[in-house]
Amino acid sequence: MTEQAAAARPVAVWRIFLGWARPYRARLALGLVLALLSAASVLALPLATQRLVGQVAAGDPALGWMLLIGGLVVVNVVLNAGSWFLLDRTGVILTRDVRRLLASRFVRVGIPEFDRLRPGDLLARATADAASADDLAGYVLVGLGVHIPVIITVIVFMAFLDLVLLGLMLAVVVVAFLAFRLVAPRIRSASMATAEAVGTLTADLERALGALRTIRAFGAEGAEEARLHAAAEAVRRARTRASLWEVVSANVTGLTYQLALLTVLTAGAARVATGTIGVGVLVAFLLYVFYLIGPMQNAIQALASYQSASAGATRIAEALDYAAEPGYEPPPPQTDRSPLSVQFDFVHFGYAARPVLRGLTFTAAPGTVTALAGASGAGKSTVFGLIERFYEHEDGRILVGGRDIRDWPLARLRQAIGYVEQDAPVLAGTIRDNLTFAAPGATDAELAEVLRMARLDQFVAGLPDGLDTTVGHRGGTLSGGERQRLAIARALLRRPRLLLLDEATSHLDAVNEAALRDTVRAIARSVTVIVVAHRLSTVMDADRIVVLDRGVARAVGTHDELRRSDRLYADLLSSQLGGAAPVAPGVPAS
Ligand SMILES: Nc1ncnc2c1ncn2[C@@H]1O[C@H](COP(=O)(O)OP(=O)(O)OP(=O)(O)O)[C@@H](O)[C@H]1O
Repeated sequence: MTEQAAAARPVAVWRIFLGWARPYRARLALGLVLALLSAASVLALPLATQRLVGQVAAGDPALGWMLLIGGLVVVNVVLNAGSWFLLDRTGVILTRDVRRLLASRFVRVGIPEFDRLRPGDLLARATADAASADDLAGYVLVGLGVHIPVIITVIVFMAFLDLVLLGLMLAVVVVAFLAFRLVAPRIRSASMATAEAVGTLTADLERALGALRTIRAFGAEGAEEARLHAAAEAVRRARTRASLWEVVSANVTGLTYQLALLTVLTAGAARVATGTIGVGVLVAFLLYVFYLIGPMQNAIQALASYQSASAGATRIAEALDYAAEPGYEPPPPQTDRSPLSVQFDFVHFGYAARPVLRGLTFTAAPGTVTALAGASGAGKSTVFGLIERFYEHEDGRILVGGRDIRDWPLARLRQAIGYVEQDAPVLAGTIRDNLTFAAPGATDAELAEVLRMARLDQFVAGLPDGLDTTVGHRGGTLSGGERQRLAIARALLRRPRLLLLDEATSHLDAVNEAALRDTVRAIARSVTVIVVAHRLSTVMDADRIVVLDRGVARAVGTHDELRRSDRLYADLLSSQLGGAAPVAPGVPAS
């Protein structure tokens, strides 16, 4: 959402906040009532003081009034502390809830939506922006919910004391309020710009820290540093603009205070001199001016805080609107373990209208190994993205286990699939965490079994902390091959019915590659395996190889068949293994 859109929708911001606050409305209401009672106890003070002054002036005993005033002060402090604590605590709880809502949305956001987002900006929304819930519950709610009623009450009391003094004072206050109305939108748009700039800074930090080794290797520290410095400068600029307008607003309030006091003092003294009002009335009126100024400053401050909190709330609301995947009920445990077939029938798909698959057709029979081959960018990984339903195909049909992929409950579909991504992502944490995050109930015996299958058992046995060894950010302390084998072990732990390996062997040495090929062969008896491999050496013994070219399957067959009959396959083979492969005359050219 743009700054302007945010600025245009203050009512929407309140609606958002009240939605978050709904479960805590009793607490918030109690906090407000305590704050109101505390304010009321203060308001009684000038009247009591007026009486006390009267008693003392008349030489009458004043102990009762003194005790009453002391009591009111104590009551005020206790009520004030109670409401402060309650509202603060509720603000902290609300912030937690908002962070939870965001976290839930972020882990379920649709992959096409996620492709266009910047993870760092999401971090800023869940940290800095989420704190706006606290501000709205604290400053803003008290500022508006308590101070405005107090201001109205004080004005009513003042009206009883002297209407002329009140009229003069209100004239000053109205001018101040009109001035604030000019400043408020500027605070709001500067706050929105600050929040956006913090989002960009966090995104840039995430980008740099996520690729620190590459940055060092390419000597790009200077360029990245400049980018981060510029992002920090953009935050400074936006924040300075916001704080400038906040200062203007605070000083308008301060000036109003001085002017109001001077006006009341001067006009009040004149009215006392002419005998229109008594000294007691002037003293009481002046005390009310003092009591009015605090709430007025707070109310104006609250309006200013509201402007910045609404920027945060708007960004949170925007994030909560990111398209999520459809309802994701955790599925019951999988009982059917039979291998699943996969069938693509004239499947069309493109990213943002850029066609990638243009009528792809192939079949992977249950319990077989099917390899996808083809040049870089041919759409091999995209096939996996469609089987996992990260993206929806546009035309044609995809059947998994004979059932249209769109008829599968999403969670059940994914439960049946083991997926090893191209970059074999490993999460920060221990080896055990990485294995069990998708299979929390797995026993040590099951872990040992999948580690053995992925040829990682000896490596883990040699680590000082074994399964409990930490692997660093994105598994940075592991080798590429170890990361891939860990990802394979993790996929196997789910006991999938369909295993998708995206270039899963590209980082392995010859010995481990051969060993893993045997493992894949062995598990393919009970699991359907589809493997994407650039290195054709890893898929030579696949049951079927599908050669992808410009979005279609140009040829399907075994290694021996394709080697002889398909020019593109033969070209790929010769470029990888060296030496031209024999191709029968008359086969289609690549
Ligand atoms: N998330 C995405 N958004 C937009 N375009 C994408 C996205 N992912 C891939 N592409 C594009 O789609 C095409 C196919 O990509 P894909 O990753 O499926 O190819 P591939 O055959 O697996 O390539 P490689 O063997 O190099 O991994 C490429 O041109 C790529 O640039």
